Amino acid sequence: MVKVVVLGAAGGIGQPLSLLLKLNHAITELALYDIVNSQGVAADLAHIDTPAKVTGYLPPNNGLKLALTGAHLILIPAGVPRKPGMTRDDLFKINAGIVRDLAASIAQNAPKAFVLVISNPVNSTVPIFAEVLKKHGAFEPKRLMGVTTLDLVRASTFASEVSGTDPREVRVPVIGGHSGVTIIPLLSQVKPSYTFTQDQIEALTNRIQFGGDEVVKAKDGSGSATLSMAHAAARFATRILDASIKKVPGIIECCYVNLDADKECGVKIRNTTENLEYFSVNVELGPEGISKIYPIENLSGYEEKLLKEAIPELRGNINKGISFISEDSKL
Ligand SMILES: NC(=O)C1=CN([C@@H]2O[C@H](COP(=O)(O)OP(=O)(O)OC[C@H]3O[C@@H](n4cnc5c(N)ncnc54)[C@H](O)[C@@H]3O)[C@@H](O)[C@H]2O)C=CC1
Ligand SMILES: O=C([O-])CC(=O)C(=O)O
Repeated sequence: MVKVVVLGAAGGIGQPLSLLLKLNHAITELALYDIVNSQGVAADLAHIDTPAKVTGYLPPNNGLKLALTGAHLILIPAGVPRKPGMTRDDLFKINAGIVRDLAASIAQNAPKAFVLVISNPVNSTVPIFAEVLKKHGAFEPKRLMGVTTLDLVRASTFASEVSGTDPREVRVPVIGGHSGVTIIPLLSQVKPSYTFTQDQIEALTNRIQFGGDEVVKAKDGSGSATLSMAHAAARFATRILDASIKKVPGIIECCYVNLDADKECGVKIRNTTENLEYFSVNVELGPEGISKIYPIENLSGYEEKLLKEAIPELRGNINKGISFISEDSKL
């Protein structure tokens, strides 16, 4: 049995993400939870002729608990998206409380599940998740990941447009966090190898860092990236299932993690990031989640400068998430 749960399943990301998960034959049960319309989405998807049994849950009658019980993997796109003129941090006011409550329920009902956090601001919502799980004695850094896959997907697409390479073959590591200047594409490490000019590097870096804004602006008040995000999250979920269920070795992905997931390498990274506790890095996925964190090395001078610029904002975002829980008298 492989049960996958989507929290926020009726939303702009939740619906196409649930569709893509329904098409994944490794999943035998798909539980869709939302505060509205999850049962309609579930009824619709349940007619698709693939193995996963789909069930929709709403808050009444212990819906969240029932959705979570027995979960192998939980994806969380619950929360409000940006409108033009907003930063991801502007979403904190509403989304922090949403993810706090979902984290508490996960700690109680599915403490061993892999948890993939999509809700923004990811730089803060992952620390919120970790702090709540810690309070319940259910924090395992190897199993908690902030989803930054969309940054990698964008980097492949935009870099391939410049290099003329098939986007499916282009891989650019993207480290740091998931907002503006905290997003650090390592274009000097693009594979297959390609030498961009400095002008191309600067233009590509800016486009990858602010790719989310491009979509928010184009959608003109009706939300942010949903379809490309659903693709990115489904891709990451597939990688987790390949590593944990199919035991495929050597799967490497970038995601936003607590650096204690691999203490030895985590300490080295903390030395280069002025002691940040969370960072998006290349990790190897194994049956238990993150089996290894890869060091940050061979940065170009320009990438070193980007790293320096990212640290203060990322530190502020992390501390904001941690304080939200430490100052919360409800917990
Ligand atoms: N990590 C990333 O790369 C990306 C993250 N996002 C973020 O994902 C989040 C969702 O975006 P969209 O799907 O476009 O928004 P949306 O508003 O279309 O959908 C959000 C869904 O969450 C549900 N929801 C609200 N409170 C809930 C709760 N307590 N429990 C369960 N469900 C709840 C809503 O009913 C709604 O169906 C936003 O915070 C957005 O910023 C968006 C794109 C990329
Ligand atoms: O820009 C946003 O608000 C949504 C997001 O995280 C992205 O598209 O990368």
